[in-house]
Amino acid sequence: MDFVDYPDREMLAIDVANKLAGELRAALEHEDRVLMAVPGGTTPGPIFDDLCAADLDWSRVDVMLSDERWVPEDSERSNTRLLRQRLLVERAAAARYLPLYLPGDAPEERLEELEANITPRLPIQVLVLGMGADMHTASLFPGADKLAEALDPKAPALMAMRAPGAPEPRITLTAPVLDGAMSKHIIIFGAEKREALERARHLKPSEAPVAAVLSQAQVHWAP
Ligand SMILES: O=C1O[C@H](COP(=O)(O)O)[C@@H](O)[C@H](O)[C@H]1O
Repeated sequence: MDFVDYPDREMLAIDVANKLAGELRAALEHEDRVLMAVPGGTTPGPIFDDLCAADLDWSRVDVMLSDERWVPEDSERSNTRLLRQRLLVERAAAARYLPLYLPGDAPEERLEELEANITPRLPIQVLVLGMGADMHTASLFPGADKLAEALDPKAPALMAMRAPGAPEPRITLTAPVLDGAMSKHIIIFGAEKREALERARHLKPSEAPVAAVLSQAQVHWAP
């Protein structure tokens, strides 16, 4: 794991957006299409604000979330909503979005369809993840009902997940798919998450799910 320390969140956003754009451009030089997966939540918005204006061939980029909350797109809790408002705009509006939510009462109802759309596009070339102070990443939460299955090297690409720390059902990319990404960036803000990440380095993924994706990841931190 490589740790990059920034003086503030704005500097982090500019630098990470530049790095992601560079990685996408480089991958587009030898691939017809490139897959980038990004997190939802409160952290990535400023990176999206910079990345959406990057000068690259977005029409050959597929964008998906690392995980989604099972709520309609117009909900304040929807990660898709964040993506549509702050990443899939300006130049990046030309990207193709691969959804992790379709209308339905529970993720299990639409899981097969969603997975059929994602699996042929794997592996992920460029991955960005967030992390909660509880050491969850994507929707791999400590104590989640299917965490052990999602950490299994033979896990399917996508799984439904429910966890005490998550107010709604989730759908998430599983550990082998996340860990298998060609380039991995983890974005964290604040002292509490920095301490949590330090703890996670010495714990098993079953206790600290983010530990499943730390190898060869670049962690970007700002106060
Ligand atoms: O619920 C989620 O949480 C994590 C971390 O979110 P943050 O608000 O603490 O940045 C996020 O990475 C994930 O995509 C999201 O669904």
